[in-house]
Amino acid sequence: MTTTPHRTAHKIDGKAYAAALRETIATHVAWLKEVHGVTPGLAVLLVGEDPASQVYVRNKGVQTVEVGMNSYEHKLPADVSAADLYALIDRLNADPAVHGILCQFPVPEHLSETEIVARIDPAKDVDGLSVVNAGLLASGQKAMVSCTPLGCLMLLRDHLGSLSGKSAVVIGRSNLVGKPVAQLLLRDSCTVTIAHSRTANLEEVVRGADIVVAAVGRPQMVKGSWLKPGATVIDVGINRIPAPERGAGKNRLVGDVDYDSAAQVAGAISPVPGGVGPMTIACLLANTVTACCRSNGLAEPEGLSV
Ligand SMILES: Nc1nc(=O)c2c([nH]1)NC[C@@H]1CN(c3ccc(C(=O)N[C@@H](CCC(=O)O)C(=O)O)cc3)C=[N+]21
Repeated sequence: MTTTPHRTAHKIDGKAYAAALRETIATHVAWLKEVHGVTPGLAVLLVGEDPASQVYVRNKGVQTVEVGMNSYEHKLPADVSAADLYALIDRLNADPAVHGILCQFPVPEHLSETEIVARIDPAKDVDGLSVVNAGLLASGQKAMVSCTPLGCLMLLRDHLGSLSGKSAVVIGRSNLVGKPVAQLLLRDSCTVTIAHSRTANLEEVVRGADIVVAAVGRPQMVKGSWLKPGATVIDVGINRIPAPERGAGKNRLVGDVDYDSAAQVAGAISPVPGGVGPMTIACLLANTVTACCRSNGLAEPEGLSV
């Protein structure tokens, strides 16, 4: 009798890690309330009625309250003027009960994401998107780090321990994910390559990597045949593709990695859903606690930042 050689990668359970992180956060929030009389507060701005954004914002609000923090949701009409939006941000910047401010993207065409981010006090920029925070991170100083990159780093460190000396390829160069992930990997002494849609010989570049972070926004683009055997793969993609097998007009969520083929080659891989997505929201809460401690001159809890 012969057995077919078969191996399957370890599944990196972001959902479970995020749940544990929220427990830690809840403990710190309780301590902040009891010992210091402060409750961390997160303001989330939603412009317009994009259905996916509405779901994310609702999840953020529920989880914020679950860990004991205050949630302030501001829903604005799709045609809100920049002036009105900035006036709200100015009020939140000045409000001592608000420690974190996030404007859900994308916003309607007539508004500028860059200008919105620039309006938010860098100390309250829990998305880590401001030039101040990007610059602090790039120069190795204490920053607010974008939630998705923070979540990726926590999962990688949890799985691999030290990242020192490993070769890492980040596919994607966005300000929200690709660039800050690359900075964090570099800070942990990885040898980092940032690849993107114009990279020549992308497959070959990926095949050299011990760590692959896929954040390109192309459904199931990275195939198992591209990977170095045993590589650790973090899939940041959130793509909705048609799923007629679930019924007419139904969708399903897939990452930027072709999970089934990748799992035959990788040593470990984060799934979509249940990987980086839940970590993103947990890290938003973590950043809000961190921002609250910094603004009150309190020691920062360990385990909430990297
Ligand atoms: N200013 C801003 N900051 C953001 O961080 C931001 C944003 N705008 N706009 C949209 C993207 C997307 N994003 C996600 C958060 C959680 C999940 C998440 O929890 N996903 C679940 C599944 C959710 C589902 O089933 O739809 C999972 O992967 O398991 C996904 C995506 C944050 N974003």
